[in-house]
Amino acid sequence: MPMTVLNIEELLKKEHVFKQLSVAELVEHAIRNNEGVLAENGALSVETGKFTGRSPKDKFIVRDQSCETHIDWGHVNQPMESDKFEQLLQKVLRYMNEADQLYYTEAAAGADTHFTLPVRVVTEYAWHNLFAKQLFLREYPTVAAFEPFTVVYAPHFKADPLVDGTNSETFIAMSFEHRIVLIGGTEYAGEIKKSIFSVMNYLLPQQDVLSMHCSANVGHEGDVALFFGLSGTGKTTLSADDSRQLIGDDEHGWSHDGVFNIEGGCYAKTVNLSREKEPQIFDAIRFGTVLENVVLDDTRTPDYDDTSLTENTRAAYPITAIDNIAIPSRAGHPKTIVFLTADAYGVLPPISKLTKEQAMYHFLSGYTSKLAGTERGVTEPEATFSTCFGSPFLPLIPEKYATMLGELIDRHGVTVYLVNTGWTGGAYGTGSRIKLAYTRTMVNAAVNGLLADIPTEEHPVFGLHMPIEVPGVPSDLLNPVKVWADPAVYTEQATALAHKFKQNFTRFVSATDAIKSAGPRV
Ligand SMILES: Nc1ncnc2c1ncn2[C@@H]1O[C@H](COP(=O)(O)OP(=O)(O)O)[C@@H](O)[C@H]1O
Ligand SMILES: C=C(OP(=O)(O)O)C(=O)O
Ligand SMILES: [Mn+2]
Repeated sequence: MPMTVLNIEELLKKEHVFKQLSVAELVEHAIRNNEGVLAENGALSVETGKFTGRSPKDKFIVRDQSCETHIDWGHVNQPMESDKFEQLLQKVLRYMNEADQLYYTEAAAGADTHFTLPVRVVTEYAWHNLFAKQLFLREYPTVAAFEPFTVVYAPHFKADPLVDGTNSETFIAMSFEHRIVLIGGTEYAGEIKKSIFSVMNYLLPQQDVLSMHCSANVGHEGDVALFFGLSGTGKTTLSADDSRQLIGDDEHGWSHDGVFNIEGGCYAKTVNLSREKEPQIFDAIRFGTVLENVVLDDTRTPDYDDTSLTENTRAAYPITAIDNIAIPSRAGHPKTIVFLTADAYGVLPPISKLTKEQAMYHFLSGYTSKLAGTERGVTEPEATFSTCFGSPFLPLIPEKYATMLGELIDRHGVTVYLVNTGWTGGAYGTGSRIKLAYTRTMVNAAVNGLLADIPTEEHPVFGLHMPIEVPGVPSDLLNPVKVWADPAVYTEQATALAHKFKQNFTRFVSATDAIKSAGPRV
């Protein structure tokens, strides 16, 4: 006899589903279920086990008629066939039907009501529900631009790759036809927010809204700044600034009316966090915050320097935990855009101004670097190129987002800077990371228009325009060759990196000649 087919609506009617619990109730449940403990600062502290970061190789988009011809299929957007998805969904729903308890929350993504996606989240863990409550917008729209999406999260359910068409026991599978994101085999909560971001990166461009992996803030005069960058480059850190209202730390839309946050909360890295260097983030960590993989000492005080569980320790809190924020999370058109890169080769200048073509070149390139390892003495970093500074989250071809950004930059006369928040004076291992205080000073100078009239010198290899002075920053720091002990070694390193840029850019065959020649000259 065939097993009865379950659907989400039936599952939600079951008695073991706790619906729409408050933050306090979810914290209580998480503790009662032994999912985590309270830290001294009031945050809920949890560990995520094997996965302490996203698992891009386990991410799939269901290939159905509605999306088949639109998606940029490949390593990032791996197809899953509809029948496999439906089979996996059944298994997960049956598994969840048997669980002791489930949690359900209604939320939303997209702070501009013209472009809001209703989001429903069903989880096995109370703390995953708390995470969703903190990261998404709280108000569930009754009338909305898009049909609701439901995230179904079963961390302990394991897929069978041979039967389910997955790569491993872990999966993040999204279906535009069923409007479902199915997550299993991992406990890392970041998958919840980044999968809905991927969904928005598919939906928003259809409404002529650019979706962007960037943070955003706004100054006293309504001057909006966007900070694009890959993980670890400083989006969250640099957008939290007492002198400017925070709009959001990671995901935004840019419509004909201006920019808006996609989320309602922030997801900050807490490695080496201190009140002295990052006061806004430090103080946002309190009751209601979820701390992921942060080690607590005997008094349950977080030890942010302890990376024994992972380097990727995190805090998830609602944006309202930050003092100076824009309410609602919206503002006008950007005046300044900053591309953040953490260059571990010590090559790129700490700040440079980009021409329109250079902006397009660097947006398509999406360069940053990964450190070879976390052990001491490892000196070989690895160049990473992630197009549009967010390749893992983009269902459409990169040129779609790049073209939209180029048009918006033109239309609104936006000034674009490239900021290296990484190394200087040598590569990782010999040089040192550019001091956060200097980066903040340079970024503030840029967004406040103070660099507009300062003369620049041109970088001999990258052709970038480096300001010769920035008030409050030692001038020698501004031109990297001056910080390196041996200029010849610097030039060698710069040339080697330039070749990596060139090599990577060969994939953008359709870019105009002007954009192609805005890259490094080697
Ligand atoms: N010069 C710098 N600029 C920005 N961040 C820096 C700098 N030096 C060190 N950092 C650290 O790098 C990390 C940047 O991470 P984060 O802001 O969370 O990046 P993202 O949000 O882009 O993933 C933080 O831990 C921050 O303290
Ligand atoms: C949550 C993430 O974002 P970021 O590191 O950019 O803050 C992530 O990439 O998993
Ligand atoms: Mn971030």
